[in-house]
Amino acid sequence: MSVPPTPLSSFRCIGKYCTDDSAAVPRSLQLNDVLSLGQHRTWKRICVSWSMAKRGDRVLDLCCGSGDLAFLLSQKVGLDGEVMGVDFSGQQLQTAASRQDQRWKACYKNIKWIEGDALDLPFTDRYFDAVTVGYGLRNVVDRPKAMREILRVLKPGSRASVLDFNKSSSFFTASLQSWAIDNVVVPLASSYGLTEEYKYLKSSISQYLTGEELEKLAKEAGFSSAKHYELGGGLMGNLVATR
Ligand SMILES: C/C(=C\Cc1cc(O)c2ccccc2c1O)CCC[C@H](C)CCC[C@H](C)CCCC(C)C
Ligand SMILES: C[S@@+](CC[C@H](N)C(=O)[O-])C[C@H]1O[C@@H](n2cnc3c(N)ncnc32)[C@H](O)[C@@H]1O
Repeated sequence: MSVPPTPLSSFRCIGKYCTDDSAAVPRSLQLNDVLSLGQHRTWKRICVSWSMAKRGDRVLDLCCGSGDLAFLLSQKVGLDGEVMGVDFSGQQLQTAASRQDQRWKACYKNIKWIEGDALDLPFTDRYFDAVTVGYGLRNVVDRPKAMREILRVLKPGSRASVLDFNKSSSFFTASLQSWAIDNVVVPLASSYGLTEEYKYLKSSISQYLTGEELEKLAKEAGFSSAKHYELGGGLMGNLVATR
């Protein structure tokens, strides 16, 4: 079953989002800039680059949230290509649509925002040339099912690129990450009014999968190859899986 994507109507951002002359900037994005010293933008660029998305491709950004990766994919595939940003939160998609309007670039016309569940993707088999997931898989309740869905909608030979916090096997890195979340991330998030959003990070990372486990997950879902790479000194990780 294929769903004809309907773009969400735009809205003026208020509440958790602030505006400047050209853009609606979610507070979480501003906070991520501060916390990561801007590095999260680099990690997202790497994730998109490793998806091997290219001009003219039809690509999926799953768990797109406010659309950071979708905007990067849009520039990669150009006006001949197509980007679908999928999330199950209508509120996140409205923010993404608002950013699309306010940070207007010609190529952004190629992005559609679609409300949908990673566990039951509204696309036919072998529909996409590439899939990205940024900070989404960790939060999905049934990861094996999500990986099988990603595999199903990818064309043979195409790639999924999955960026998230790294559940490090190194005691030093895991301790630094845990310390930083308690002493830097959560206190700073509180000052942005985002305590709840970030408080769960530590437990969600500990319930996530190590790089090795992610590779196993992808292979068990049916991917022909899967490799996990550490980024940001081991604090982040990116899984690249080829159908
Ligand atoms: C872009 C980043 C995270 C995405 C992200 C993940 C989530 O789970 C969220 C949940 C709710 C709302 C928003 C998000 C969200 O945007 C990563 C950038 C920020 C990181 C928190 C950076 C933290 C890195 C280290 C743990 C801290 C290192 C500091 C140390 C002193 C070197
Ligand atoms: C932390 S945000 C990441 C947003 C964006 N990818 C980024 O990197 O900034 C995670 C997103 O995953 C979405 N999400 C979680 N589980 C999902 C599911 N089963 N299906 C679709 N979206 C989901 C949430 O609504 C949220 O917007």
